[in-house]
Amino acid sequence: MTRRLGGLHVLTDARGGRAALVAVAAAVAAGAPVVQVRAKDCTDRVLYDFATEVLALCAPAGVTCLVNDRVDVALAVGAAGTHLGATDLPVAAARRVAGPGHLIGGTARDPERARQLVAEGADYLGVGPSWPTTTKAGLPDALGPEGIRAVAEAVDVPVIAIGGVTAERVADLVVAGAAGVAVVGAVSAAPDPGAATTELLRALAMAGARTGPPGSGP
Ligand SMILES: Cc1ncc(COP(=O)(O)OP(=O)(O)O)c(N)n1
Ligand SMILES: Cc1nc(C(=O)O)sc1CCOP(=O)(O)O
Ligand SMILES: [Mg+2]
Repeated sequence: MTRRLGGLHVLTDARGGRAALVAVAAAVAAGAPVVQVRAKDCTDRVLYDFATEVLALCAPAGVTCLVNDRVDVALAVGAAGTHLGATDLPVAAARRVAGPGHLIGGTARDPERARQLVAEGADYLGVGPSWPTTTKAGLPDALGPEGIRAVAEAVDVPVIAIGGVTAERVADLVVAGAAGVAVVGAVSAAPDPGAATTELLRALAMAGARTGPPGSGP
């Protein structure tokens, strides 16, 4: 199966549960190519069950399903990949556990870290915060499109811009070299997650983002 990495990454509401699944279902129906299971402060069993349900929504639609933080849970449910940040398992260690076929993303905030993560085996990078966000506390100052550009120019894997992303801000990120954007609030907290997904996908298409598999051209 083709596993898409560019385009729109929809991250689940960190509280998980039924409302988060309803938003994922709407995003998948609207054509989101990638969904990341991001649930915090829950037991392993709750995360496993939630990830299983998200994957069940993604798989029939050919949507790439990634799991945040936990390569063990990603492998246990059969997800396509795992996203890892600075406090998670190192990318190289996750690669040893998961093998070459598993997609691994890493969080980078500057070109040096980005190159390091790619050398460790990252398939894509999440780069942010692009703009201030209230979704996650404790983040450094926003990078802005120029910060995204600095990382995108330093590596040859897809750069996915995250943090404060809205449909209106997509074009600036794509022009800066982002292959896609990742959102929590813009879809998972939207009154109509399906319509919000459609709007983000339209903005990406208008901006000319590469939304196919790696190496598939513009
Ligand atoms: C696409 C993407 N980019 C960055 C992140 C942030 O990951 P991390 O630094 O591990 O922070 P948490 O998401 O775990 O709070 C991401 N999840 N996805
Ligand atoms: C989970 C996360 N990581 C970030 C980073 O910069 O590493 S920003 C972020 C939150 C993104 O949420 P929203 O789309 O609602 O702004
Ligand atoms: Mg993490």
